[in-house]
Amino acid sequence: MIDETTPPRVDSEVGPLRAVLLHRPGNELKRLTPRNNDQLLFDSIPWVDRAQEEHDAFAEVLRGRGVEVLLLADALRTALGDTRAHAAGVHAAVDERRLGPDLADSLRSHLSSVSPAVLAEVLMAGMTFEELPAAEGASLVRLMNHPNDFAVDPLPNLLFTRDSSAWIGNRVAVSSLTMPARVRETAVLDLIYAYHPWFRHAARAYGAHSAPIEGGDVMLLSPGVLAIGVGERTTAAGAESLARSVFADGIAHTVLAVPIQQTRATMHLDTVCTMVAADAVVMYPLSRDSLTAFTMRPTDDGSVKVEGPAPFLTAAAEAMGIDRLRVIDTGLDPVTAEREQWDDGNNTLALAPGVVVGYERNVETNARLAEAGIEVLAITGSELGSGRGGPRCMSCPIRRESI
Ligand SMILES: NC(=O)NCCC[C@H](N)C(=O)O
Repeated sequence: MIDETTPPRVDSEVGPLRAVLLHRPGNELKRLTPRNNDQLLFDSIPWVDRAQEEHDAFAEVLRGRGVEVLLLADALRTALGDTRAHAAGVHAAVDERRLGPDLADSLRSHLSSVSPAVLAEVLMAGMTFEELPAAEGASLVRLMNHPNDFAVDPLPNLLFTRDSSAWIGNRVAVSSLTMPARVRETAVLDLIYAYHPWFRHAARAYGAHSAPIEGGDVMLLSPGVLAIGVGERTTAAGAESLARSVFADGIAHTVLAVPIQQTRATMHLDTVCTMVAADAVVMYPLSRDSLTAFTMRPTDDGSVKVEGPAPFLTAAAEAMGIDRLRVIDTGLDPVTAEREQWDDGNNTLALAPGVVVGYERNVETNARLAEAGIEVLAITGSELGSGRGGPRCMSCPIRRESI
């Protein structure tokens, strides 16, 4: 049971984790084929049953450490129990530009009559033309599409709950996602945060989503200090908009914008760096030597002052008010480091200062963390990792204790 009486709040990356939003992979992963996996942002075709087992084990590790786990599908079904949410869910599922007016009308009227559970499944796993309700007459769109084409796209990347929303203090930022395969995730998270009873009173950061930001790029270095990766997913405009929003709400005093390489291997800041203690990160050595940061602070007249760039580690330590940020390197040698960075060795989820969850396959990185006194709770991720995301990507902290 989730304790819904304690309001959400997250001030850091490493404060003891108390509640988290996860998504147990479901039928949306069964939509992946060799023809669509690139477009749907998976590097191979996962074995779905095994991915679910791996995910269940991940959730159990968290529960075993006192973390309440809210599953996205449960939260969505609960939210869709509200008639306004149900109507908004139907609107989010039906894309008239794709279906044309006839098919869009008939799908709208069909979905309006289905249960919250069925609508939730359509929103997550999508629908093929073959699965559309039988309609009288022949729609041109139905005739001209292959039965296995998607009438409603599946959302296999819902698994990566980190990216679609992020809590900053007592506010939630629902992301504006960049890649076409993930854009509709915003509507799903919007429904959950607007209509699930736990979140109904939660204030929003960032407001109506405009310039792209993704939660994998947002890092709460310490209370009031954010780092935002700017690269393949989050744009400079997104970082500036989020900075303005958190300054205006008084939930941060410094935001670092950190340019990262625009490649798939480094799609988010948390693919090269995550925090493992209040003053320590695990970091890809190539990034350690090259990452820089622009520092943004609010001015008295309500605008934003930008300084830099400066080396990331220096700018971060200064903003956090500490002497230095300790760095634990990924891997052992450059080739191992590159392999383990690709396999999300940097993408750890902190359960408390000095306690992280990591993929077991990243043997060298985990050994280095252990040498540095960090406890690594190792999980299997052979199938989960096929979407290119690790424990941090697969979790959206909702409540952490202060450090
Ligand atoms: N924070 C993260 O790095 N998330 C991983 C997202 C993986 C997903 N397949 C994507 O390409 O968006």
